Amino acid sequence: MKTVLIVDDLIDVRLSARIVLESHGFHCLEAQHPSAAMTCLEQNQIDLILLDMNFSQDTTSGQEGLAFLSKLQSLNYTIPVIVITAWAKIDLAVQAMQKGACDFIEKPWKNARLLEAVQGATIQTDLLQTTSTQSHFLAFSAQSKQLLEKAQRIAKTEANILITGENGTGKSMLAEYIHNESLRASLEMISVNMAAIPENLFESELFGHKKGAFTDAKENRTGRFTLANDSSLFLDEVGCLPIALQAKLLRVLESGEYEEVGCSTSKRSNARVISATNADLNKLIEQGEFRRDLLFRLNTLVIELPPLRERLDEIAAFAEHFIAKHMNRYGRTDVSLSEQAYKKLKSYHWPGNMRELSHVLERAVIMADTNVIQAQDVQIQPGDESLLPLPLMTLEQAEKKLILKAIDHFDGNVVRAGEFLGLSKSAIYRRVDKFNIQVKD
Ligand SMILES: Nc1ncnc2c1ncn2[C@@H]1O[C@H](COP(=O)(O)OP(=O)(O)OP(=O)(O)O)[C@@H](O)[C@H]1O
Repeated sequence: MKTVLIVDDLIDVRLSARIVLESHGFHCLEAQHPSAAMTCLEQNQIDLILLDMNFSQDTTSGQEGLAFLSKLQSLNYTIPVIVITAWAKIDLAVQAMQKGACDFIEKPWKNARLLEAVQGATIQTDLLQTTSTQSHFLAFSAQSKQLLEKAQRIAKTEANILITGENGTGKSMLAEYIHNESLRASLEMISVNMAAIPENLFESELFGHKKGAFTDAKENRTGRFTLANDSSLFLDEVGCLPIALQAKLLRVLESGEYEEVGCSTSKRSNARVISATNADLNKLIEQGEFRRDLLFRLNTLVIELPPLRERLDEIAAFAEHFIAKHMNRYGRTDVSLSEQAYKKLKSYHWPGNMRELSHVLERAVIMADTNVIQAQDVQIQPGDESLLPLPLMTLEQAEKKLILKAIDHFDGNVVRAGEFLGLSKSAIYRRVDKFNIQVKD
């Protein structure tokens, strides 16, 4: 059943909308003002918002409604909003649509028009959701296909999963894939990005709070563990969880038990945790910033997403995928990649991984003068390896690695490796001896 949030300051308006919608199978919640609507959104799963544009403070300009739409956008809410107002003016309708409203109805409305708008908007979001889940995690190489099969297999278990990988390698997308392949797929996965939560709000974000628990707790708040009960909880950037709170996370993972802030009775959550990190958690453990016992709870199963520079065999297929996606978005057709542009993509080290590839190709699709993307449309600096992540090592260790790599590259020919490195025959052999490098006769 779809839930509609009706936001209007007049009780009789809310009531009449409610009667029509509930008699056609919708569940309705009401809010008298945008701030109450915000709280309601935080605590409930809302499928559609019916929004009055004018409230008691300012009855004609529609500014309060517009401000609410802006707030929804800034908080990345994608819930469809239908705007209602007695002062329907075309410019206000346009402004509301620009701020993300999907439809507009006049007050007093005809019930048939209200129903048509609400049903239309919910069907539209269902369609969008289906297409977006279909366009999920792609795998082209044998190695990536194997990884995806592994993800599919472990999705069916109840084990906690840790996904590791650099920024932009597709960790969030894989988490969503795992949830959709799991036995919990009929419920929505709840996500929380640990890097985006201010330190003093972590506990309330994860476990919820009671009204009055602290100065800003003006209303009750439902935590993510409650929302994710019987579903999956995606903890993105889990390495950012402050050490002081790690014990509480550990407890809920071990026993399912937790308390809301300001409440002494324990609650239980049966959430399955999928977490992701781009940090080296073992290093954080050594530095005393992450609990080892928590890592053991999170990493029952681990999936490592390799950086794009180690999957260059897939770049052509991913480039095609992203070009098609952006072509669609910008209304272009038949855009392809020139040989030189493709070479440029292949010779780059992609520190931002898939996200960067997608952005670079989005820009190229927009910028290309013809239907063929040329090398100059691909705005990257190939050869700039200065950002390439290198493990910390001594000069001597680096020297040994470079010599090994060169010898391997020249199929064991030590002299040619030496020439390449700018070393004389005797100098390279001295180092081969020093580092005890085994060479073929
Ligand atoms: N296997 C894939 N198939 C299709 N698209 C992908 C794939 N992997 C990544 N992408 C694309 O790359 C973008 C970045 O992916 P995602 O946000 O999942 O990465 P992430 O590792 O979670 O990043 P961060 O560490 O910054 O949170 C996505 O918007 C998606 O378009």
